[in-house]
Amino acid sequence: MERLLILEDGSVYKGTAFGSDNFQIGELVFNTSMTGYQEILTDNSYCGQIVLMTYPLIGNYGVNRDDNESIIPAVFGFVVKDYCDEPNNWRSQETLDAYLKRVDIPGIYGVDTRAITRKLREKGTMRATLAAPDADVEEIVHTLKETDFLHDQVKRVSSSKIFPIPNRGKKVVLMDFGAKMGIVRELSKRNCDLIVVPYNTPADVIMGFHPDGVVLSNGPGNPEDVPEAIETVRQLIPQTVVFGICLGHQLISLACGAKTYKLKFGHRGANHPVVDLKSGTVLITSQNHGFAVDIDSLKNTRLEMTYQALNDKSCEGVQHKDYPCFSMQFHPEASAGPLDSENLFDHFMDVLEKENHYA
Ligand SMILES: NC(=O)CC[C@H](N)C(=O)O
Repeated sequence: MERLLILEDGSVYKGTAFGSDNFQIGELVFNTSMTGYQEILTDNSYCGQIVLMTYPLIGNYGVNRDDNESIIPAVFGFVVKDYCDEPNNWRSQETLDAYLKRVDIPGIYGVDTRAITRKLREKGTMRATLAAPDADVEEIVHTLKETDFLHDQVKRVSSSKIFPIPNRGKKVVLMDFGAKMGIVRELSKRNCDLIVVPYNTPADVIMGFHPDGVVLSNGPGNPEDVPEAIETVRQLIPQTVVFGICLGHQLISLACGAKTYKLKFGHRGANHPVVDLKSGTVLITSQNHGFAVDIDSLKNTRLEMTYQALNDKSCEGVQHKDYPCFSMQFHPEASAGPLDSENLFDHFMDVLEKENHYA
C-alpha cells in the first residue's frame, strides 16, 4: 500500500507503507548509524520526532527481545530506503514491520532518503508527517506550518513513580528524563544501588535517599522545557556528585548559567568524532541531540568545556570547577554504537569513591 511523507516546505515523497497508521506530526530528523535501528526506535529521546535512516538497508536482522532502549517506544515515525521483510539473524523474534504495528508506530519505505537528508542538511530539520495516499496534501502542509513543536515530551516518557533497581554497591539516584536502558545497564553492571525518580522530583526528596551521586539521563526535546529539573539540578550540584548524559548535560549547563541553542540538523548517529580536550584523544561516539550548549556562554559560569565535536566544533562535554559535577553530550553507554567512551562510567565510579569517604 502506498504512503506519503509530507514536509512543511510542501515537498511530498511517495513510498510504501509499513508499521501502523498512527500518523502524528513530528520533527523529521536523520540518523547516520549503519546498525542499531532497534535501539534508535526505542530511544525515548526521539519522542516527538520522525526518524529517517541514511543507511539504506533496514530490517535485515529483525527485532529481538534484548536490544530495546525502552519498553514503550515514543518515536513518531520511521523512514527508510529499503525495508527487508525477511530478517536473517539467530536473535530475531519478529520482523520490523510486525514490531512497528504492535507498538503503533508508522513507517514508510522506498523513498529517496539521500535527497531528503540533503534537504534537511540545507534547510534544517522540518515538521513532517506520514499520510495516506489520498490525503489532502495542501491542507496537511498548512497544518504543518501552523503546528508548534511539542514541549511536553519529557513528561510523556519519564517514569511517573519512584522505584528501586536494588544492588549492593554505591547508592545512585537516576533522574529519568526518558532514560535509555543502556545507562541503567552500565550502572547496574558496576553494582550501583539505583533509585529511579521522575523528572520533576525535588532536590530534597532526592537528597533524602542519601545518595552517593545522581545521574541525569538523556531525554527528548528542548532542555528549557523542563525548568523544574533545571532548578533541581542547581540545588543538587553543591550537595552531591552529579553526572549528566545528553539532556542531563544540557540541564547541568543551564543550571550553571550557560545557554543552549538549537542546531540546524542535529547530531544523530554512531560515528561522531569528539576530542577530549585534556588528552587530545579522539573518541568515536554515539549521539542523538538537536540542541547544544553555547560555548561562549560558558565563559560566565564555573563550567569548563571538556569535549568538543570535530564535525562542527560544538560543545560535547563540561565539568564544574568547584564541585564533582561533569557531563557529556554524547552517549558513553553507546547502545548502539562504539564503546570508546564507556570508561566514563568507570570515571563516575571513581569520583563516587573519592567523594564518599564513609561508604
Ligand atoms: N538524547 C538526548 O538526551 C537529547 C537531548 C535533547 N533532547 C536534544 O535533542 O538535544
